[in-house]
Amino acid sequence: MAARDWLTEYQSSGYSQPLLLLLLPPSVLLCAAWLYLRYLYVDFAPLKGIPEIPGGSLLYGHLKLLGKDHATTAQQWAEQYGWPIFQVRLGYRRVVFLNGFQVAREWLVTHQAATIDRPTFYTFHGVVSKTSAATVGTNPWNERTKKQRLVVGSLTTAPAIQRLASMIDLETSQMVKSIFQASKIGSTEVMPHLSQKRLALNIVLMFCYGRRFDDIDDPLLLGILRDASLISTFRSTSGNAQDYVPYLRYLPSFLKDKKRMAMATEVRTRRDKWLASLLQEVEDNIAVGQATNCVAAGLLTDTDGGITNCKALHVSGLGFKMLMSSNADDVRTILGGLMSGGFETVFSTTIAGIAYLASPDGQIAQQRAYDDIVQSYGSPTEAFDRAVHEEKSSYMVAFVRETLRCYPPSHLLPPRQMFKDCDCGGVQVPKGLMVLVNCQSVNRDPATYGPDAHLFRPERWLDKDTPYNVPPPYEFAFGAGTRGCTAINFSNRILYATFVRLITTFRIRQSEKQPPCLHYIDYNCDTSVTVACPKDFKASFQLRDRKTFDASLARSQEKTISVTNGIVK
Ligand code: HEM
Repeated sequence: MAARDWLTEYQSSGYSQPLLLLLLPPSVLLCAAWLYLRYLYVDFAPLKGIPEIPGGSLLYGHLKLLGKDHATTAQQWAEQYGWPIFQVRLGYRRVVFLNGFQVAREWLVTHQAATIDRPTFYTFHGVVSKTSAATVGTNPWNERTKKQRLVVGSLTTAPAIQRLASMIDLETSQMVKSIFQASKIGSTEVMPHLSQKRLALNIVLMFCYGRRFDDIDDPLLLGILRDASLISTFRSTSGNAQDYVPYLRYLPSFLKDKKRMAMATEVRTRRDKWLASLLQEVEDNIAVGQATNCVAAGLLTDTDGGITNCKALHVSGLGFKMLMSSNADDVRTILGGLMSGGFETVFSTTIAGIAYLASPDGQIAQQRAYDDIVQSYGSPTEAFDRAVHEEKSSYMVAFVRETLRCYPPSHLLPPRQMFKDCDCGGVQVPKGLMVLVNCQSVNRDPATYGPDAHLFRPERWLDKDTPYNVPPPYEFAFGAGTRGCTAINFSNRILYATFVRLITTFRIRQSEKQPPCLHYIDYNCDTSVTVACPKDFKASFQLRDRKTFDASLARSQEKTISVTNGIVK
């Protein structure tokens, strides 16, 4: 029966009024919902002057279109439309995506005072970090964040990291030694991941709590590593739809991802426990007069030990008194943030660098690096020793930068939020708007790096006659501007020393059966987490020269004899 016939028959039957009355409330509700989603739901109206990616839905915006790997989809959109900057909607939040080097530099460096804030999120701030510290790159711009930046910044200035050299010395020589032992004097292929994880975690632990793990299988070490990876998933933009679509939080419990919310609470409880026990250890040490030279001791004591000796803090004019006004929350936030910010990023970069070195192309890089290192320091033993103090090999400096450019730990940088209204390149950008920097695409921008932007080529940083003279920050792995990473010098030194010591000690070759993946997206075993975790691979680590190795280790051991398990005597 045709619809019109049915309607006529229905009207003549006298039932039309009750039906209309029945349909009216849902229609009004639907209309109201549509009007709400269309005009009131989103935090900001579309920004004039920045193109918007088409196809977003009313409720989810572009969240579903971005899929599991936001950095890669955004990079594809930028290329497809030719837009280095565009806007999208993640549920109720309007977001500006920066995908090109120049535009990222303009927003993060030129307008650094305006882009200094960070958004807070329901899952991460409301559940995972409710009772303890948030992690690095997640705090809004406030007094606590300023303190955290002050502490880390003053402890990791170029002169201050000289004080940390013995720590880097100890951990990088232990790392080389553990690879040598695992490779059974070069006869067995090794998966270098665990040795790099321990290196990164121990350095950050020593820095924060004056504590290290000797045993690579220590249950606390493995627990911290596991929790940190899990926490990383709760910070990601792609795995937490309830952050952007608030209604998902109020779904009846049988529709909610109950397992994941339970996981968030569990990991929070576990993390609170190990953060508290690490801090307790420092307090106990202080109580028996064994204050360690670490951030925690500095925050907890006002004696002459620890951070009070840090001249940079006094020079800064804020002095120790200001730090002592830190309450327990500040101490936890500072330390919890540092722990996660430091170790995942360092681990991700060293593994990506080793993967490249082990590859067939990496053989040429290893030879160039070795020659330049020996020429710069005079001998491999001297290089092994001095690498923790001074970065003399320009090839290795270039290698570290190129590794960070091609394999940045955070493919999508921790989100920013506008701290105040700003005119960014002629566009009026309001306070409170969320901004995402797509480091994966910024760092491969051919307009900045040239047509070979996709190639791993450390030489690009040494070439004086290139038409592509890249200005600071050179690449965006550390972010940029006032809210960029506070530990750039420190991190660069760790990476430099790690690679110099590996190259002067071993010839590294990939396994035939389990070679590394070098593809800039596929090398990452989970693109939905915030910090890339390079996939497993194996390599052989052939000792270059036994005598040099023994002499280098002996020298390092002698110098780090005072750096025992936690107590820097
Ligand atoms: C390869 C090593 C590292 C990389 C690639 C890295 C990267 C980053 C990035 C991308 C940010 C956010 C920057 C932005 O929004 O512009 C950041 C912030 C930060 N990082 Fe690092 N980081 C590294 C190592 C470390 C280490 C070793 C520490 C300390 C032990 C550290 C402490 C911090 C702190 C305190 C912040 C400031 C966060 C804020 O103000 O919100 N980072 N880092």
